[in-house]
Amino acid sequence: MLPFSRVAVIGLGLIGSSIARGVRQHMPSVRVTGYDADPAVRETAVRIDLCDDIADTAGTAVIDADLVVLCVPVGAMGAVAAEIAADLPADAILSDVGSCKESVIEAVRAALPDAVFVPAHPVAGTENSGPEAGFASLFHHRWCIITPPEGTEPLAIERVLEFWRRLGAEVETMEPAHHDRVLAVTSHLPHLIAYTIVGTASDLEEVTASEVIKYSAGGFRDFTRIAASDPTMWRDVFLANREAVLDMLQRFSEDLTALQRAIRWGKGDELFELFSRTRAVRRSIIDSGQDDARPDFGRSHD
Ligand SMILES: NC(=O)c1ccc[n+]([C@@H]2O[C@H](COP(=O)([O-])OP(=O)(O)OC[C@H]3O[C@@H](n4cnc5c(N)ncnc54)[C@H](O)[C@@H]3O)[C@@H](O)[C@H]2O)c1
Ligand SMILES: O=C(O)C(=O)C[C@]1(C(=O)O)C=C[C@@H](O)C=C1
Repeated sequence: MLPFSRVAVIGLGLIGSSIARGVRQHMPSVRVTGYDADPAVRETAVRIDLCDDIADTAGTAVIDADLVVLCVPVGAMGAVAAEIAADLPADAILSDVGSCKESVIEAVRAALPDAVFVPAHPVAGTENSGPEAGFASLFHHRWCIITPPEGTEPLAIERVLEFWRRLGAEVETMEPAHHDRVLAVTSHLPHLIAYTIVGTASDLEEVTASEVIKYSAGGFRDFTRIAASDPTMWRDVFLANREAVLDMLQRFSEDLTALQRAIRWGKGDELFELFSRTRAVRRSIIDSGQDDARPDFGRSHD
């Protein structure tokens, strides 16, 4: 049996539009209503026939939904929760897709203390944003982490887990604080490093901008993909997951200083030992089947 029959998606960017497409592909009898604060996004959503209905307000989008998924930047979750407060049906399940969980839970709880809230985070994405960037297979074989606050009804959790399984994801539950620490090192810190290195290269006086573009064939090019990710989304993530990110950044800086010393003092064996360990990490990721969902890695879109 399908876990839901009327889904409202608030925020129709990369993730919201991928959910809408995924529902249409994998649960075609489910009605999808969408809403986005940006009128141009709503227009695009109508033009590309993303949902069964595009509402003019967040309230009308949720009025008869049995699942509402908030797909807006994490800094906007609290405001959107407040916007739907008067119209959210009492028996609807509320969820979200935010990249960090503790701050989102706090903001949503403050606006909707009585809602059945099952927070979720699909660990899948690309550097692109907007309604046309999404694709139905984005979540296939990728993790979706559910972080239900203590006391959440088990049936509500199970329905959200089943929703994500049907979108093709592997599911896992985790404590919100633990989620935020894990993602700080696996996702947030890598983005911070990419933003830094691309910024540093483009600031170097002795290397011209055209040289940076011309010779960005290997490592640097991979960093530029990550550093092209949405500025609003990532500003919000770093501000919302501040403590965990600062903690991981401290550890990273210490390790970087150790590497700096190894290079300065010609300690080749230390470099070799680290690079061998990191190569093994890459190989275990490939072996675990968590390969890349992005289109340029050869996986088909819809
Ligand atoms: N991009 C990724 O790789 C990725 C992966 C997993 C989770 N996430 C999370 O998903 C959420 C959405 O990210 P995205 O990549 O889809 O971003 P996006 O920029 O593609 O889309 C966000 C959409 O939300 C809309 N929006 C902003 N404020 C709003 C409001 N108050 N009311 C209604 N609509 C509003 C914007 O107009 C935009 O269309 C974020 O919380 C992000 O942390 C992103
Ligand atoms: O592949 C990418 O482009 C991503 O950045 C996806 C990515 C990640 O860091 O893994 C980004 C943010 C999310 O919250 C989840 C997934």
